Amino acid sequence: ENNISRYAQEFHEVCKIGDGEFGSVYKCVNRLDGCTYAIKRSKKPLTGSIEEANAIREVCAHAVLGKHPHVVRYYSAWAENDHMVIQNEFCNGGSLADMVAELKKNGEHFSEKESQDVLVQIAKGLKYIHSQNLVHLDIKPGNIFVCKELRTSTPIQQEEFTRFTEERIYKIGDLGHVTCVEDPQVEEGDCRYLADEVLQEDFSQLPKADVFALGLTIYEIAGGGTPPKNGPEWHEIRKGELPTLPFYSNEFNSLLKSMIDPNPSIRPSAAELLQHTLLSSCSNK
Ligand SMILES: Cn1cc(CCO)c2c3c(c(-c4ccccc4Cl)cc21)C(=O)NC3=O
Repeated sequence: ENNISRYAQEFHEVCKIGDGEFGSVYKCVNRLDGCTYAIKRSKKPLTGSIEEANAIREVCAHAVLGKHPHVVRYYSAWAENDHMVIQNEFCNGGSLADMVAELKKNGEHFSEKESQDVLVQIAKGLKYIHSQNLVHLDIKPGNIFVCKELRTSTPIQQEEFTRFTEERIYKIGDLGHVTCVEDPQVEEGDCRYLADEVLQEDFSQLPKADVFALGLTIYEIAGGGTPPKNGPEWHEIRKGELPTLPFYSNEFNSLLKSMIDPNPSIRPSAAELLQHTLLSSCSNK
């Protein structure tokens, strides 16, 4: 194959925004359309390897999932000079994990209202993914990206200046573990958010494993702390034991408990979450 890099030709690399065993993510500006993108470059996986299967799954999932306000948008993917490249929508507000870390520094966490807003937005994204007979399987704060937009609020009376409100839109990203509900090729996601039935290789209700992971994700941003990776606390949670969040309402606490119920059938589906009275006020925005 030719050695000209499409990446170098078509994009101006602004800075690195992520690093991991998966590869590196850069904030880039497309030289032609002037728009900013998040581009992940990773070593081309060995033909026939699990990594290759994941890379193909990721791109196919993005292609199938097309455009949804709560799923990170995909633009293109290509192979070059022994690298895999995927060009996605750039979310300018970091990840939920970054926001939690920032708040934790000042001993703060998301308010109940903010947590409800995240829950509704991500439940909408999950409802869409599940409606396409797909499951994400790696829902966690680090895979939920934030788009911050400044909205001009219509001034009531003609003030001498326009008021701005910052609106946050949350989007599900990193589709590297996505698989179809029918013949699932399950690549387990982060074990801190992993439902026990998936660990036991029961793949009969995978959409409910996404709901489980979303429950622990909201618990974490609400101040519940990072879920354990293993040990007795990990098993406590899988028995449905979740310490009550002191600053949150009883309804919200019991909603989170239902999302992590040991029995996947008891957990609400993404669609049922959006019907929940507690959330209905902000879910039909
Ligand atoms: C580490 N990291 C930081 C960001 C920016 C947040 O302000 C980011 C993004 C993505 C991704 C990403 C995840 C998985 C696969 C491909 C990409 Cl581009 C990773 C990202 C992505 O798809 N869109 C992003 O904004």
